[in-house]
Amino acid sequence: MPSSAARARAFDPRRAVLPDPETHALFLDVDGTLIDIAPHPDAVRVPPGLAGLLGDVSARFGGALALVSGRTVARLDALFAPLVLPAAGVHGAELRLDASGPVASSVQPFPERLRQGLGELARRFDGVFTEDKTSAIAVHYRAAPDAGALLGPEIAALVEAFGRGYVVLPGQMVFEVKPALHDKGTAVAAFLEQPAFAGRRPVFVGDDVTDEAGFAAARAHGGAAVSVGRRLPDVDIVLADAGAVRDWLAGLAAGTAR
Ligand SMILES: O=P(O)(O)OC[C@H]1O[C@H](O[C@H]2O[C@H](CO)[C@@H](O)[C@H](O)[C@H]2O)[C@H](O)[C@@H](O)[C@@H]1O
Repeated sequence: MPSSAARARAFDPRRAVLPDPETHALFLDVDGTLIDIAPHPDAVRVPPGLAGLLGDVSARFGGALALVSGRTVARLDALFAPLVLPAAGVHGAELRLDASGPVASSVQPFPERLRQGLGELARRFDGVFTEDKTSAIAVHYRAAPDAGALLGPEIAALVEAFGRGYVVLPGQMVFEVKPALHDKGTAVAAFLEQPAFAGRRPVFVGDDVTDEAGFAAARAHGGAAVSVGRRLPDVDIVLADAGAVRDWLAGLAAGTAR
């Protein structure tokens, strides 16, 4: 736990990229933030040494580091194996609050009627495909960028016709249809009640509209928001790209970024 003197130190957004390991908690988005964007979700490459680096930073922050992603926790584990971290998957629908604990999902399986509708819609466009994450479905159009303008309203209409409990979240060349109840902000709030995270100032790092709920939660808890690649609304600091995030983490692990 942070000392009371350290906790009382005023938070300075200019230092947001240099968080004190004793008083801060880190929440890291994955695609576009820790790893570079690839043409297909299965084509991403985790740079050599990144998993070890995350483990080192986590240890330095007393375990107060979590991955907060739109991917499933199982997929995150596969990407960063053998590292296992506290993690939120599918935009907060899956939660592993403690690295040694189970993955909890309070969400029902995705409604079949909506799944079928999204599948049929995706098949109408060359290069568009669905990614089934059990509790959410992502409709990817990176290989068919022009399809986005048509897909967006059609997906919104399908979700509205379904009528309850689901929302469309636009992301990086993707429309995510997910339960309305959870987002990256609810995930941050849940982590901040855990012993490893409680009393710390959260710093949320992300690159996308889907991270904005995480930014808002971090700021609402007295912390900071860091966007990657572009300035998203209400962030304190912008880092240039995922490479800059990895450099920043290396500084935190080495203890030179204080
Ligand atoms: O919340 P994140 O960790 O940033 O995950 C967001 C989504 O990432 C993946 O899709 C995105 O990255 C792919 C690989 O770079 C890219 O091909 C795709 O266009 C992006 O949308 C993942 O497939 C989704 O499930 C995540 O929700």
